[in-house]
Amino acid sequence: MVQSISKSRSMEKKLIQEAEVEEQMEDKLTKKGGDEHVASKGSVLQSRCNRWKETAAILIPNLVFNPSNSLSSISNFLPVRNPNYLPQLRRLRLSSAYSSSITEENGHCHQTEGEIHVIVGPMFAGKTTTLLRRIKSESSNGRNAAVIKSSKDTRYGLDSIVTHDGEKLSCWPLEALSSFKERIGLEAYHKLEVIGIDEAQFFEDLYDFCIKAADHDGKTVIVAGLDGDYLRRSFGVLDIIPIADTVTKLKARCEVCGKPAFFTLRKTEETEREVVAGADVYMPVCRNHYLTGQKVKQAARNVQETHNLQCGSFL
Ligand SMILES: Nc1ncnc2c1ncn2[C@@H]1O[C@H](COP(=O)(O)OP(=O)(O)O)[C@@H](O)[C@H]1O
Ligand SMILES: Cc1cn([C@H]2C[C@H](O)[C@@H](COP(=O)(O)O)O2)c(=O)[nH]c1=O
Repeated sequence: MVQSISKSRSMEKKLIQEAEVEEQMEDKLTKKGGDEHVASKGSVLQSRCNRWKETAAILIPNLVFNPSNSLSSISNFLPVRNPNYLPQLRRLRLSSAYSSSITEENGHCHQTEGEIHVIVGPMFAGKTTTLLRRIKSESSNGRNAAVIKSSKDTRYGLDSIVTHDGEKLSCWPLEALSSFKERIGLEAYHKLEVIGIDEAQFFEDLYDFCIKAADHDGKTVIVAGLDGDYLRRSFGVLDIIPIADTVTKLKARCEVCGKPAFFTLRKTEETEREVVAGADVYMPVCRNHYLTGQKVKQAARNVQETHNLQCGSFL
């Protein structure tokens, strides 16, 4: 065991030395320019890629490699268990000059690794406020950002997200996330670094969109939405938790007692899952007042039914 670790270490060292020599060669080639540069750089990368794969297979026994064997698939390594090998894996990923998550600007390569951040909570918990602030802060840090919201939410006009306090930011109102690329245009999409999604519970293709945007296109995706509906059943956003980097559950203030509120009570009798509305129909409540609220609603229903029955028997 000890022997095999020290063998791995010395191979690892050799591999890094080789990579450094190749990086110097590549720098020289880059200075040449033209077709000669592209062809030579391609063959240097191909041979390096092959050697990475051979050596990695010995060094990291748990590593699984996509057999398609192309230069672009080097980033398809699955995670390894031994954390000592993580720096090595990082180098492997960085060496993939053709991976979709690497962009080249002014001659410099940038690794843009995708991220997914999820903000959930009941209504009035500050989800839109948090999303809006994160997007504004990303923009002021020079990152290219856009916000999408569900076109089902027509409460405050279509082309902006608006918090319950009236704070605003313009956005793309969409029926389905799959139409975003086409709506914004391919060039603009490629330039985007951060994508915010509000009212995410209304998008059926949320999972597919997020996984593609983060894993394949290297975007930072910030998603805000309800985790539960008025009956406290999962409301779609929970599907993306397994693919998220972070999950933040916010709380509101219970409108009955002022304690932290994690649930949304529907005050009206509508039973459809989706009813777009604000404080006229919904209120944030604590567990105790959610249960009381449901009981009060049930009692009111019983009274109504008895009343209807009595009225019916008089006719
Ligand atoms: N019961 C409540 N608890 C907490 N905030 C409330 C409540 N009623 C109204 N608000 C207001 O709503 C704001 C949050 O709005 P918003 O970010 O749009 O929430 P969300 O997107 O989660 O519905 C709070 O800053 C607060 O001023
Ligand atoms: C609980 C619940 C809510 N909705 C709707 C009501 C609003 O239009 C949005 C939530 O907006 P917010 O930004 O979180 O305030 O969702 C619904 O359709 N069904 C429900 O059960």
